[in-house]
Amino acid sequence: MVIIGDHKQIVIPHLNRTKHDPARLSGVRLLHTHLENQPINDEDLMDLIFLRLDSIEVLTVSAQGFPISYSCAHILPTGGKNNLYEVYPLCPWDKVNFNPLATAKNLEKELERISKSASPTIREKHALLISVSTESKKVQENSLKELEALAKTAGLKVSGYFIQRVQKINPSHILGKGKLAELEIIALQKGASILIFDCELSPSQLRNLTNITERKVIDRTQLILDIFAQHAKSKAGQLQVEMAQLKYTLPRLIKQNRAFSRLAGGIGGRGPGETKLEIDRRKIRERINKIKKELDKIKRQRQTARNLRERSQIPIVALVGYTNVGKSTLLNTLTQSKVLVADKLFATLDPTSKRMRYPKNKEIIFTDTVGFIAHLPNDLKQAFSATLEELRPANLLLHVADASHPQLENQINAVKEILKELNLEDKTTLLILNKWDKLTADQQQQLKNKYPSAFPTSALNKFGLDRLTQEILKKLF
Ligand SMILES: Nc1nc2c(ncn2[C@@H]2O[C@H](COP(=O)(O)OP(=O)(O)OP(=O)(O)O)[C@@H](O)[C@H]2O)c(=O)[nH]1
Ligand SMILES: [Mg+2]
Repeated sequence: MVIIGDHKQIVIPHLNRTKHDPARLSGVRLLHTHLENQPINDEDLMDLIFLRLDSIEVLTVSAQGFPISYSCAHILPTGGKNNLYEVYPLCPWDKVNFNPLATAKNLEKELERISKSASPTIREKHALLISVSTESKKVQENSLKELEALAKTAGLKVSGYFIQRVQKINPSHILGKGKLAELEIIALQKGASILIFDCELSPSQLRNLTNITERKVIDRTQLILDIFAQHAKSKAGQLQVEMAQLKYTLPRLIKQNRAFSRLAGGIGGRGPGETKLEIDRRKIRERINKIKKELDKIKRQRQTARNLRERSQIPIVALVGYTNVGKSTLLNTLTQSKVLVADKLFATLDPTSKRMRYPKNKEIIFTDTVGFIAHLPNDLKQAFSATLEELRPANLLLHVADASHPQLENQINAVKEILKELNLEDKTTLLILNKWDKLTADQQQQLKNKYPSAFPTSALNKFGLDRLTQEILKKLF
């Protein structure tokens, strides 16, 4: 293909690639002219990397249009941080000794060796997790661990990490160009087709990043929305998720829909569906309004159900807590029922209530609900306000925590924070240290000292449940 530009720029059209494999070069060589006797510059190198070119080549020409000298560059598949590419110096054009085809072939072989066995279709699900933050490395690492659990829950495979501590987040691209180039090479080496940023990307950041890289760019919020979309079972749950997704995507719709069509495939685009994603903003707004009305209706119905329950005077105990701590398992053991339990984040989205009869004709309603997570996306918080309304009439909250989780304290604090936001912090609350069976005797002792009033339990082997039940009955009757 020949592209003609002017002295200032050439516009490279969207190349219809034959090779879409994230771990391979594009199969395209770009040979272009420099009007002055300038070697390969930074802009050329950025094109080399972000277009995954086999090589970028420069021919400098005289004022009369005759060739003078030649230079070229290619990426270094195994290069480290400061060694992303090999650049050959200018040399007279008739003395060139560079074999682009053979070089590309060797680079491909090297890439094949690094990314090993995974097939391109499997690589479509490979993600690189990226943390760019002013926080310490330790904090970033812990947050990435949670992001990894989220990614796995969403059905992705994590092929690598990229942690960058910065003084200030780059407002337009999150990272500077040089760092983005480094990131792109790592993604190439790891064969990652998805870049997941451990933060919320602003609409313009998302747009800018999507314009630079061919890889799919998503953020933590989108990932969580995606999981919610996968797990939503009830009509209300599905509507709530769709609403949050539409609200999130609305400002992120862009003119050419280029980034958008990319977002629409698979992860990050589940729920509203590709066809719906292509309808314009007006239609999305209409849809949001329609959902709002339906949700209001559901809210009223739930209110009626709640009123009935309240009138029945049966006390309500609500299980709250971080996601995956064992709330549903505990509900099941306490009430001998079979609510879905899974080693996944956000397995439960819909509130479930179970009635339990105790001796002396005492009855309790237990309510299980959606798990919490630190930095819960705002749109999701709003969307799930109806679900969280279920917590309001509760007479007692069981704050369930995973005692075996390395982030126990942070998770407890995150839950307290959210309860405060929901104005529920004044409710009588029992702290439950669940998964007690996973701890050593030493660890158990330490936690007993740290949380003297907490209730150690194991929802799996029923340890501590009698004592907990006694306490619940004492608090309620
Ligand atoms: N070892 C051990 N595992 C437990 C215990 N309680 C729950 N689990 C496991 O923890 C995982 C999560 O349990 P769930 O009951 O689904 O947790 P949840 O809090 O309802 O999670 P979400 O609904 O996703 O927020 C499952 O694999 C359970 O088998 C426990 O006391 N000990
Ligand atoms: Mg659950």
